[in-house]
Amino acid sequence: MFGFGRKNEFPVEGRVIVITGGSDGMGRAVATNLAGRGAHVVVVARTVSKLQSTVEEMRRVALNSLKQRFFYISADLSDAAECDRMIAEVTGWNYGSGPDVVWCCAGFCHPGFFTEVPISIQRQQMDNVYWTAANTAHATLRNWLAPVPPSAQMKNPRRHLIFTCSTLAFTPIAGYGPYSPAKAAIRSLSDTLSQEIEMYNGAFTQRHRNSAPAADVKIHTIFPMGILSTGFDNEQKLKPELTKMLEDADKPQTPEEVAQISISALERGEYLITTMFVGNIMKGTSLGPSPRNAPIGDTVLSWLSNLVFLQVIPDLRNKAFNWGKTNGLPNVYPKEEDETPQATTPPS
Ligand SMILES: NC(=O)C1=CN([C@@H]2O[C@H](COP(=O)(O)OP(=O)(O)OC[C@H]3O[C@@H](n4cnc5c(N)ncnc54)[C@H](OP(=O)(O)O)[C@@H]3O)[C@@H](O)[C@H]2O)C=CC1
Ligand SMILES: CCCCCCCCCCCCCCCC(=O)[C@@H](N)CO
Repeated sequence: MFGFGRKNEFPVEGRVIVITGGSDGMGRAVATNLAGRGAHVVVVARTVSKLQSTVEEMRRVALNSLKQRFFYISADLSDAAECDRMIAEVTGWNYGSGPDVVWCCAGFCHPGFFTEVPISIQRQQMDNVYWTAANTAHATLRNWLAPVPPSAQMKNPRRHLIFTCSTLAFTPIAGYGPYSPAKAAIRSLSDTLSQEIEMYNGAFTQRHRNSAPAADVKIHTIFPMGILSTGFDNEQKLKPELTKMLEDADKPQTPEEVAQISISALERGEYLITTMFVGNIMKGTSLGPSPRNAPIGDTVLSWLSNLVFLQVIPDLRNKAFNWGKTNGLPNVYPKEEDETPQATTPPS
């Protein structure tokens, strides 16, 4: 699974794992996969009925149903206070210790051309995509990095904070303006934290001092392509035809596939994780200053990807230009929510 003779960098059996957005799509598939590997799982989202059905499913597939514990918390994670409450509740449920792994999957996409989507919806995208992740990270890291006495400083297993991004953080596609910037912001936060966390990990190596965190922490970010989920069905209804054409190279994966591939990559200890070949090429052209999974492999990947993208970048722009040339302007939607819808031809 993680290569012959190599250590599993992501052991989950008997560990306490929180999954935000764990009631549907990829998050639910991650939750049931980890339940099948013996983890204690807490799923967090807003709608109670979907959370309850996920807990039932986890009980059904659990590796050791007598020992494993499952829990759900209903919370709107775009609210920072709700994230603090969520981490406090998990800590209470886990007999006073914080969780071992927190995996942020919450979020959904509202596609559309930038000028046609009301600004209020674009702010909601930032709230539900970026802030659900940043608030969760903030609450989690404040719990994990608080100094504890030497008796509470664990020798090993590391803790893991995992973000779920999108390959759209690597490559622009017209029609994702309300969404991609929020995912790009998650990538930037992940890169910043992956550096900042080293200070705390350094302090942890001095763990017999009075002030050290309870354990080492590792950051990871997953970059899926399309995922066949409830969220995907909703976004397809809003998606411009041009966008569907530009992302034609994407062959959406099932939530279960994405969960399995992501977990295998975590077991290999990867940092920026893609789930298929085209996603890997998109990552390669955009590696920038992010930490590499493998110095030589990633460098060769970035050289090849940069060559491929010499053709891909103008190709995407040409397709957009030709779309306009053939079809003219898209449907004109009201520019502000409080304006009455405008007809394309105003009455005389
Ligand atoms: N589907 C796709 O094609 C792709 C998706 N992604 C990303 O992967 C992740 C999973 O997507 P997908 O599988 O489509 O998920 P779904 O849309 O199927 O499910 C989203 C989950 O997030 C929860 N959620 C949404 N908003 C909030 C909120 N404010 N607070 C708490 N929970 C919330 C939902 O529950 P509830 O509504 O009850 O709160 C649900 O559990 C997302 O971050 C998405 O952006 C990345 C690439 C492609
Ligand atoms: C050989 C290399 C060629 C590269 C060509 C570039 C093709 C672009 C494909 C865009 C795919 C977008 C997937 C993410 C979707 C997403 O995040 C939303 N569905 C959100 O839910």
